[in-house]
Amino acid sequence: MHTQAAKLALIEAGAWVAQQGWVPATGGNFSIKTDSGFVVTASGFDKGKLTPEQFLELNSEGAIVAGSGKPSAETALHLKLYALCDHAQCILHTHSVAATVLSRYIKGEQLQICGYEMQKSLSGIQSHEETLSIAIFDNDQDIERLAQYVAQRHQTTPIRHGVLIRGHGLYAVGQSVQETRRHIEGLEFLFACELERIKLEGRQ
Ligand SMILES: CSC[C@@H](O)[C@@H](O)C(=O)COP(=O)(O)O
Ligand SMILES: [Zn+2]
Repeated sequence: MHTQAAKLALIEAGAWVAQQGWVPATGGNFSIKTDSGFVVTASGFDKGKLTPEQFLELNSEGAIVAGSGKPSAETALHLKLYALCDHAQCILHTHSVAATVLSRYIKGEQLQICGYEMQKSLSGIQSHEETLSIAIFDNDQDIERLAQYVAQRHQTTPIRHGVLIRGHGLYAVGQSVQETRRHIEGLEFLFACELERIKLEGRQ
């Protein structure tokens, strides 16, 4: 994708996730693969009201080649996810209440979801009877170290649709902006259902 088109697609995605309430304050960050490398959001802005100036352009090694300000504090995690997932073309990171609370409530290394028709909104899932697994990582302010943990786990449990960071949020991955947006929407629906179910049934 061309750099300018990439920025516009991320601005539109940001307005949409903000409307859903999934990037409060300055939370969240977005990136996309371009013809020459990557575009990533600059740090510290309202991701629902991005402008073309609030992005940095990176080359394929992740070095800044254009733009001003600081790249997202979590750029290293975006770059690691692109390196690990051949299919990743767009990564959208959000801070929804459901992703934040559910990732804290589940103590293990993954959230497993089964029994919902909406699972089929995620690429490759054909039935509500398949078990969807989303890896959960403990939050860490050292993003390089967090990225290393993600890489380690990916060796045994490959990342397909995204990962959860405990008490922090979701990193959704897709083959296009549209697919990543669909993955966020499907996953957020499933997270909300699981929270409701746990409240009613009181168990995982
Ligand atoms: C409320 S700020 C949250 C940040 O610490 C971070 O997690 C985040 O998502 C946004 O960081 P940013 O550096 O703007 O990309
Ligand atoms: Zn964040």
